[in-house]
Amino acid sequence: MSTEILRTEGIRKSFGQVTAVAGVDMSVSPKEFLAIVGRSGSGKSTLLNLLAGLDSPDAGRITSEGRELPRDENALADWRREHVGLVFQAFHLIPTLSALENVALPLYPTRTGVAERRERAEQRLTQVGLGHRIGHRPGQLSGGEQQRVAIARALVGEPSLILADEPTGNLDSSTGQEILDMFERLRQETGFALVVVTHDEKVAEAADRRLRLQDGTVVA
Ligand SMILES: Nc1ncnc2c1ncn2[C@@H]1O[C@H](COP(=O)(O)OP(=O)(O)OP(=O)(O)O)[C@@H](O)[C@H]1O
Repeated sequence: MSTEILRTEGIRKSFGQVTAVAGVDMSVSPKEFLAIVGRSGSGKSTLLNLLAGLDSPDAGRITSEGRELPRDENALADWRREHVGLVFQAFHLIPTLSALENVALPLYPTRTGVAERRERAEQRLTQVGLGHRIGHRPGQLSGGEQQRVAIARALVGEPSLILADEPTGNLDSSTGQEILDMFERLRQETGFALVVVTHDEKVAEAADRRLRLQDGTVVA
C-alpha cells in the first residue's frame, strides 16, 4: 500500500468554458510542507478544493493512502472528517459560538461524549496559545487569534493532512509570521502534512517544496 497521503493523476476541473485545473499530477508525502503558488486565476484554490474532497474532479483520479477517494457525498465527508483539517483566509468561524465550541464542532458527528469533546478542544486551544480565551466569541478576538482558533479546529480530529488556502492573507506581516511559526511548531509536534495555497513569499520560502501552477497546469 502507498504511504502517500494524497496523489492525483490527471485531474481536471472546468466551470463552464473555463478550465480551472487542466490535468494535474501531484502527490503529498507524510509530514511534508508543500506550497502551491501561481498567479491569480491559475487554479490554486480549485486544486486545493479537489484535494480536500470539497469538490470532485471532472476527470482523473485522487487517491488517499493508495485508495481512491469516494464519489458519494456522505462517504467523502466521512473521509474528510477523518483525514483532513481545513484552514481558510477568512477563518470561517461561527460568530455565535465560543472559541471552545468552534473547535469542538468537527467532533460532533462522531460518538465522542461531551466531556471528551470539551477536553480535546481545550487541549488544542492550549496548544495554539489560547487556553485563556476559550469562552471568547470570534468577534472578541484579533485576526491572528481567530486564525489560531481555526487552526485548533482543523487539528481537533487529528488529521494527517492540513490544507490551508491563503492562511496569512488577512493578517499583517508579523501576525502572518506568527501563524507560519505556529504551523511549523505544530507540524513538528503532531506530524501532519501541510499544503498551503499562498501569495505570501515568506510562506512559500518556508515550505519544503513548491508547486507552481499556470493556467491550471503544474509548470515547476
Ligand atoms: N465556482 C466557480 N465558477 C466559475 N468559475 C470559477 C469557479 N471557481 C474558479 N473559477 C475560475 O477558475 C479559474 C481558477 O480559479 P482559482 O480560484 O482556482 O484560481 P486561484 O489561482 O486560486 O486564484 P486567486 O489567487 O485569485 O485566488 C479562474 O478563471 C476562476 O475564475
